Amino acid sequence: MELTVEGLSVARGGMPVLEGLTFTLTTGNILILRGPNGSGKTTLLRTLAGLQPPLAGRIGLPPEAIAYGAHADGLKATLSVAENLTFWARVYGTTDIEPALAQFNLKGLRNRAAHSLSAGQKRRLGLARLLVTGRRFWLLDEPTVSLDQASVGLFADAVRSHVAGGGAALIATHIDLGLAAETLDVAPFRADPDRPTRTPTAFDEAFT
Ligand SMILES: Nc1ncnc2c1ncn2[C@@H]1O[C@H](COP(=O)(O)OP(=O)(O)OP(=O)(O)O)[C@@H](O)[C@H]1O
Repeated sequence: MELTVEGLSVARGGMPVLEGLTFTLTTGNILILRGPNGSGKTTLLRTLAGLQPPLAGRIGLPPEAIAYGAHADGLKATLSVAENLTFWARVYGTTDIEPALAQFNLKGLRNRAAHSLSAGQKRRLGLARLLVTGRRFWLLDEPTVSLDQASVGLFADAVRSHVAGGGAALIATHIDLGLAAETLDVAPFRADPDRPTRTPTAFDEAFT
């Protein structure tokens, strides 16, 4: 299975952000997205995840194959750590949350309400959700924000083992994760900001 992107153009708030992107990500591989602040990495990931339509081009992978890890952790505040994972496991039709708890060192926190976790613990729980999705393609936006060095290591290990098991990962990050990966710098694909699009792409922001 592969994610193929051909001639993709994406917009945010009615303004074109990136144009003419073409790349392929095959299972068993990691692609790191680089680019300065505001260059369009989040906009690209949102588009690939099916949260907004592209301006132009083709995305060759159904959104159902994708697990999207956004900036926000997306936790249910009043549910415990284990209940959060069980909730998402049911949504995605999987059952076993133990590997996800173990991978992100959450076993000792399993009965704690999500709202009572520290920022880094919340982020670990947000990332643990990836493991219960059962989805092959992980699209991750700055996944290591708030993580200490040990937790960054746990995350990198999770990505390595996901990819070794036939998954793939596309990760926007400003730090070196120590992963064997290709890099895609989006900077050369920046669109002309003076050429507004007429496609209404801002309407769906309230729902994502
Ligand atoms: N909600 C929004 N409405 C309108 N424009 C937005 C919105 N969010 C981001 N933008 C603009 O879209 C452009 C691309 O932003 P995007 O978040 O995709 O960049 P990024 O590469 O992910 O940045 P960062 O490294 O800071 O996370 C920027 O010019 C930004 O100001």
